[in-house]
Amino acid sequence: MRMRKKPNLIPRMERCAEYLITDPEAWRGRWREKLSPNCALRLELGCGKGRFTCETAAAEPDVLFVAVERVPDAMVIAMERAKAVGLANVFFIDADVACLRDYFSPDEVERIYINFCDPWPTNRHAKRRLTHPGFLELYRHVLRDGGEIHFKTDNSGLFEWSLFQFPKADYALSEVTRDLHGGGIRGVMTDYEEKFHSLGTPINRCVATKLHREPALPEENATPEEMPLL
Ligand SMILES: C[S@@+](CC[C@H](N)C(=O)[O-])C[C@H]1O[C@@H](n2cnc3c(N)ncnc32)[C@H](O)[C@@H]1O
Repeated sequence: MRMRKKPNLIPRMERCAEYLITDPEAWRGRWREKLSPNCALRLELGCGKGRFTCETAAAEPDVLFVAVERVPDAMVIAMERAKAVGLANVFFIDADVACLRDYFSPDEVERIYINFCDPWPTNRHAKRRLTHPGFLELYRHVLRDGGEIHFKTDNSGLFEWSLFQFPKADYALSEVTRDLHGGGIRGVMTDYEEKFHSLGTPINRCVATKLHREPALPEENATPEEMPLL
């Protein structure tokens, strides 16, 4: 369910309109025109208020970042942060992650960040978890082979469940830790991460790398209609 929009949302959005992509379908397959032809393209899914997005983009000006967030009241804060420091390599899409294939073409993306996504603890809502098998298949369409998902969460139940899902969807796990900051702060923190870390909650992190899948071979007795196009 969408939050009710704050009354001053529209003028705030307009003041940083250069960061908002209102026609993401039009950029499908040509995002790099926004920065440089051979730049890496990374997505952040559910960027919230954008501390991680903006600090990461500032640290890597040659990388193009596109952040997707379905709550505009949070996303406008991220856009304001980008404008405040004049970032030229980050853009925002106000949309549901489920639409990703409409906005990015196959193999277009090098890396996806999923930071502190909602855990949706009941089985009834499991499909909404951004690491649900349905979403992991969706990401496979836009990630190139060898592309990575960088996943962080405070929720150990969600983390253990996700560690089980990634290999089933043909991703290889690496850099698995259940206490990312145990030896001191590592990497750029998100807004949620800072809050949980300050409360003493350990942060879980892993990297899931998309493995190549051979196209399925036709079954021996398959009729021509059942045979996949190779
Ligand atoms: C718990 S917050 C974390 C925000 C930020 N990543 C952080 O770590 O500070 C999760 C964010 O993901 C967004 N979100 C959840 N599911 C989404 C979806 N399907 N499409 C787009 N955004 C989504 C929510 O609106 C929310 O802003």
